[in-house]
Amino acid sequence: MSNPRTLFDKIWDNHVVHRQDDGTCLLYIDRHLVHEVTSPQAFEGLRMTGRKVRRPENTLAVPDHNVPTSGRAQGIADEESRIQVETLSRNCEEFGVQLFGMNDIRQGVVHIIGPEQGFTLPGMTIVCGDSHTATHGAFGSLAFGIGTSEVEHVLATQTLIQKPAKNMRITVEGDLLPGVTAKDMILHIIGVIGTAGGTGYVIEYAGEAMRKLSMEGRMTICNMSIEAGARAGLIAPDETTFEYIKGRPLAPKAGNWEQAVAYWKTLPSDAGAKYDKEIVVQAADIEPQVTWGTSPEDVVGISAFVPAPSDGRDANKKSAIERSLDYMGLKAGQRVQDIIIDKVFIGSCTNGRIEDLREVARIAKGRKVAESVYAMIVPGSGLVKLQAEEEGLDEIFIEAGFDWREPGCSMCLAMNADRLSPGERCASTSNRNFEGRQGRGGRTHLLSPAMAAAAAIAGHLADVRDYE
Ligand SMILES: CC(C)[C@H](C(=O)O)[C@@H](O)C(=O)O
Ligand code: SF4
Repeated sequence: MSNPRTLFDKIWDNHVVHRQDDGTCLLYIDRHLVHEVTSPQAFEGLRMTGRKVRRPENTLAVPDHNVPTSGRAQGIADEESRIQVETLSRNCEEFGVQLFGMNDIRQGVVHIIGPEQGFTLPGMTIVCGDSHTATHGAFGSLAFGIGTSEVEHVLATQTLIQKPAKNMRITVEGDLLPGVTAKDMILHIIGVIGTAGGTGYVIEYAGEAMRKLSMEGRMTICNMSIEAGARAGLIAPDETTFEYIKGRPLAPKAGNWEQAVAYWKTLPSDAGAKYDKEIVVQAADIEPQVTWGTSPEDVVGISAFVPAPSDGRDANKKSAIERSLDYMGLKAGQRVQDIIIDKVFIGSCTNGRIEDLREVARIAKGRKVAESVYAMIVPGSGLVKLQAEEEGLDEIFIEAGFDWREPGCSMCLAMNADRLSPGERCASTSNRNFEGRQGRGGRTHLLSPAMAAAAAIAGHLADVRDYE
């Protein structure tokens, strides 16, 4: 009998092309996703050295960060954004890479469209020049973000040089309480292990509460692994995974399907597989979460209070809390639910999927966005938008006073026209609350889609359980 292996070990071993004595490996890459921000110099590098894209059929490109979320017929007003999006189109045409252009119904945030198309499959190695590539780990695929020079390497060779990671398992035991979602789980986990807690590790998420999540929820969890410092996140594939993939445009068909599923079933970690680190969290300890500071680990339950610098575990953290409070315009000891908001952003690769929008609609139905709040909903892709409209969710949103927009990254990072003004405060379903992330001087509170909907209605951070 060979040694019991983890899901990570199995995928890794299956993709090693060459192993150096120090353990560094050349890995075969099954899928490469490309967006407009990190690809221009990579294509330029190929052009300058006269190389081609090695496997264009395994490469898929989409503009997402710089696209406008309204008035697309008029093109892109901002020149820098327009040039990036046009450059991607030109590069894809020249190198024979499939592109879902800005006006294609399949366009959307890169990490939403991969799974949606069945491009993301279990057991694969998947890369993209983007840190939230971790999202795809929800399918039991090894997915990580890479830099632009690595994008060029993968385009040219379909391989990547990587050092092996350590294995961490985070188990969430028991059932979630009412009103608690995947977003609350991952925010809570980051609060427990910290933004450096996953450094050097690939995190495999396990336990009853994880197994019960839909694929959408699992993607939300894996998406934010990077915010815990991890190289990637993983969840073992199971019936929920197969059910989600079946019938998608690029999924294995007919005879190949049974063969693929049979292989995917061999992937989950073997009994007795060794992890370098184990963390166990009780689902019952998690209440709806919200961040108060400028790091995703600055998170508390919605019934809590804003911490004081003296709550910091060491001098560094104490001064970080002080700086955060200052930037965020908050007072130590203030009730989190008393924090008044100006804007709400619902969308991003963390929470821009159909299930997220259904959650928002469930809370928003028959209610109104507070008069003092501007609330926008940006679906993760054109197909998510279409499905939401087929389900009549758009009518609920518009009726409630939400702005219903076109798909893209939008105010997750404010590379397009959607942004906060200095001092504005936003309840956001995205994944980063760094200073200036949603616009210079803007203040971000991360939370779940249902919590964002509740905040939009209340005009301040609110407990979704009061709105169920
Ligand atoms: C622009 C891109 C390189 C960046 C990333 O790598 O994550 C962005 O998607 C983000 O979320 O900050
Ligand atoms: S939605 Fe946000 S986190 Fe996701 S890829 Fe776009 S900018 Fe990055």
